[in-house]
Amino acid sequence: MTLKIGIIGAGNIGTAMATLVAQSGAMVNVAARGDRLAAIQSRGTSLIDRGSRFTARPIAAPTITDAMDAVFVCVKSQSLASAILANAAAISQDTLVIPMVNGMPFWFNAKGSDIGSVPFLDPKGDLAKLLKPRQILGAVLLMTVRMDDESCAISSNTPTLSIGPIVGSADTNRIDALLQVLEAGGIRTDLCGDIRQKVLVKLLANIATNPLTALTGAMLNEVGTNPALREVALKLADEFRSWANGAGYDLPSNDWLTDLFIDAGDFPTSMLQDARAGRALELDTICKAPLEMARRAGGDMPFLSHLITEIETATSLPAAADQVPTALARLFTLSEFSEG
Ligand SMILES: NC(=O)C1=CN([C@@H]2O[C@H](COP(=O)(O)OP(=O)(O)OC[C@H]3O[C@@H](n4cnc5c(N)ncnc54)[C@H](OP(=O)(O)O)[C@@H]3O)[C@@H](O)[C@H]2O)C=CC1
Ligand SMILES: CC(C)(CO)C(=O)C(=O)O
Repeated sequence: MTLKIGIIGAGNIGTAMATLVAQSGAMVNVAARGDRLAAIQSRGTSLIDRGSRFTARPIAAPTITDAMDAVFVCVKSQSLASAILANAAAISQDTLVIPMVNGMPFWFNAKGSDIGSVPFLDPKGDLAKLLKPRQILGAVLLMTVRMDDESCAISSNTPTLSIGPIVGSADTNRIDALLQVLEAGGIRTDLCGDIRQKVLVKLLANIATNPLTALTGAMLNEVGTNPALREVALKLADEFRSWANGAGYDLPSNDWLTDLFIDAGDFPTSMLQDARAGRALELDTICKAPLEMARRAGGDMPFLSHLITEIETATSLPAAADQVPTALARLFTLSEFSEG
């Protein structure tokens, strides 16, 4: 049976996912808007993956109006609820919904049929009303991808996706069928029994790099090689790891992180891409939700807290090159002050 796969949002990740999933022969429907919608309708989508070009001709429209077997939601976290609501017709009770957003997921505290709540996320309860925990799959995508033009994404690493049910009552037959589609599309996918652990490992990398690069304009490899940036990144990682350990998760070491940054090369994180384009930053999911969760557990993340303040009070993002050393120095002074 040909699966119907929806992709909501045709930015970096959505364009790459639509192109790859279509290679499997699945019927792909993309919800896109503006110039991007027009470009996909006229040229289809493409992905240049380390020199090889893949193309696809998905159905593209402002919203998906038929119920899909699975829907990947590839928007920034602040657009997650509005994008899902706009595409509610694509989501039946059985549709698998896979939010591809970075950061702390809104479903992190789901148990049984209760989706739970996470500070700052889904404040109006829209997602809780529309989605049942059994139909949500958590996802962690390791892929460094950016747009070449309105309909073509460029990626510099093998896309590796981890997906997993967030509660015990998920539909395993549907998940197996989806896995086959993803593998056939060339997306190396693993099905995780504990997707929360994977989410937190990715969040470790995001907390350590995304806000810092949005402030300083640094590329991922610079975070690994520049001593001052590396020190801040690893302090951010230490703070987050300490909360995660207390919550029962074992996150990888700083050596692993440093290698990851260096191996990623000359790549602007998704938050730096947003800062450069003057778009809203994913501060709620990547920074504020984890910070508040740490505080509610009786801890704190002073570096992260001061970094959020630096970002929210910066006159421009990324900050001008001559402002960066001052901002970093202030971060250390404030953090040492608040720790001591
Ligand atoms: N880029 C990367 O390498 C990585 C990104 N991620 C994460 O993946 C998620 C997606 O990121 P990315 O693809 O980079 O983001 P982009 O900003 O490139 O793409 C998001 C797209 O969604 C569109 N969109 C938003 N709302 C709607 C809607 N209601 N209907 C249709 N389209 C909509 C946006 O349109 P418009 O421009 O009109 O707002 C935009 O084209 C983020 O959480 C990011 O942090 C994860 C791993 C790596
Ligand atoms: C590439 C990576 C892992 C950086 O932390 C990412 O997820 C992003 O850019 O948001």
